[in-house]
Parts: sequence; structure tokens; C-alpha cells
Amino acid sequence: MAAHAQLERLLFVLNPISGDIDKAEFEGKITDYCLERGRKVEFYHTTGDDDLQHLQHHLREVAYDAVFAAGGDGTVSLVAEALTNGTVPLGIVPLGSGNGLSKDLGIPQDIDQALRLTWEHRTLVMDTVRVGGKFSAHLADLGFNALVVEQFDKGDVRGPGAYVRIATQEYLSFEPETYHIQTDVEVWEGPAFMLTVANANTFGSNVVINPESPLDDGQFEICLIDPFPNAAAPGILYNLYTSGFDASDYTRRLCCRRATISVPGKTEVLVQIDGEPCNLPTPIEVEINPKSLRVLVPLNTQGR
Ligand SMILES: Nc1ncnc2c1ncn2[C@@H]1O[C@H](COP(=O)(O)OP(=O)(O)OP(=O)(O)O)[C@@H](O)[C@H]1O
Repeated sequence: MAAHAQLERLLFVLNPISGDIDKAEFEGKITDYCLERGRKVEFYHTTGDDDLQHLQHHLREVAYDAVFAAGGDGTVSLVAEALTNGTVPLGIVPLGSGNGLSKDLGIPQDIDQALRLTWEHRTLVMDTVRVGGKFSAHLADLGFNALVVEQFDKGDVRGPGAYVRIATQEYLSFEPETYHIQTDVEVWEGPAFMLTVANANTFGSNVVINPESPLDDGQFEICLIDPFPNAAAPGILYNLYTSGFDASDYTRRLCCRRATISVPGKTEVLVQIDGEPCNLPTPIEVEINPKSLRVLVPLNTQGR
């Protein structure tokens, strides 16, 4: 763990379409903040088109002391993937609607407070995960939430209200899949309402799907919610919002370093990875990449 490492040259990766703030004003604020403290700052704007390849190419050409992701969960995951297995740390200025990883890392949700990371921080070296070959720093899931995120993504309306409306609609007709999971520790098979591959703890919605699991412990959890009767829903929701995941009869967690997830009868399945929906061929191989990402966190938090 390093505290107060001097960061001279900073890159801010900005998603022009995330958040509802004026981006020109935001860039001006960052520039002033960094120049006042003797930092050099540059900006990189995502286009939504091959951003990972372009960013990786740029990072091979120019050496930075830190790269900040200024956007939502998708932008954070993009920059995290570009930096994984390297020595340059990731900083986060949360601008999205969920901002899950930044919350798990104890990064302030206020922009001015988050910018202090350029100046005061310590470095956490966290694990990352590969889910069916795709990068995940935070949470990936199959089942109910993946379906809701896909519908949410297709719609024009953002925010928690839109998510709840879609979730309520989908819940009425949702049919749980059966999963076969083989980990390096155990085998589990059964139907699940939702299956989360959790490197981290908390969704952007503040649902704590994987409480008390450090991001740098060299393992991930598969958090399962069984199909449940309607009458059990309020209790499960209460547990999810109060870090009580394990308290329910309908939940279980498998802790492991490697897993193969099959969905009998299906060759492809919908997966939500760090906020972005995608279809993956089955079986899905999941593997931890221990201590693979350096990330700047506030001095006064341990990260979770
Ligand atoms: N210039 C751009 N134009 C259109 N789409 C873009 C652009 N830059 C990035 N994207 C797309 O934006 C998505 C990532 O958005 P991001 O998660 O940063 O913000 P958000 O969706 O507003 O936040 P949240 O996920 O928290 O709601 C990706 O799908 C990416 O391809």
C-alpha cells in the first residue's frame, strides 16, 4: 500500500454522454484543480466505438502517472481493463447513475471531493475477474437483474425510478433458469432467480449482494438467490439493503477462484457485466486475476 505517491502527469478519460453535467465546465474545473497543484492534465474522450483498443494504444504511446475514469460504470470498467496487469493506477470520478465500484472503494460521490484523489490517496491493489473472457472489476450477473439491465439499457429513461418500473414488469413474467456450477471447491446445481459473480460487494442501487468480501482477497463469490414465493420478496429485499444476504433461506454464496457455469439446454445466455449487458456462449468460464489492478482510494477508507 502506497500513500501520497506523487502523481505528476494525469489522464482523464471522459465519456461525453454520461452524467448530466456540463463537460466543458467539468474539464475546466479539473484543469484548474490540477494546475494549481503543479499537475499536468490531459483528456481522452470516449467515442463508444472500439474505445478499449484506442485507449490501450494511447497508453502504450504516452506514459501517465495515473488515469482517471470520469463517467459511469461502463467507463470505469473500460479504463480498469486498459490498466489491468500494469503499474499505472486507476482513479475514479463518478459521473454515472450507479457508480458501483466507486462506492465499494469508498470514493466520494461528490465530484469536488473525488478530485482530491489526484492529490491525496493511497493505492489499493485489487483483484479483477474474467467472465467468459470478458473483463469484470465489479459485479456480473445472470438471471433477473441481467434482464432488467438489458431492458433499462434499451430505454431512454435513466435513474432508479426507471429501473424499478422495468423490474416490476419483468418480475411478473420471469422464468428462472437452472444452472450447473462447478467451482475449484464444489459443485452446485439448481434453479436460481439470479446468479451474481461478485468480485466486489454492492450494486450502484445500494443492494449489497456480497457483503464483507474484500476486493483484494484473491477470490470471488457466486451469490445465488433461489426462486422465491412472492411473500418472501420483502424479506429478501430488506436483507439485500441491510448487508444481510446470508440471513435468508433463499440465498447462498459459493466462494472460489475458478468456476464453470453451464445453463443446461442453452448455448448462449444474457449476462450483465459491470453495468453492460451482453450475450455469452455457455459454458461460461470464470477466473480470478489476483491483485491485478492498482486503484486510488481515499486515505481515510480501507476499501471493502
Ligand atoms: N461518445 C460516445 N457516444 C456514444 N456512446 C458512448 C460514447 N462514449 C462511450 N459511450 C458508451 O457509453 C457506455 C458507457 O456509459 P457509462 O457507463 O460511462 O455511463 P452511463 O451509462 O451514463 O452511466 P451508468 O452506467 O452509471 O448509468 C458504453 O456503452 C459506451 O460504449
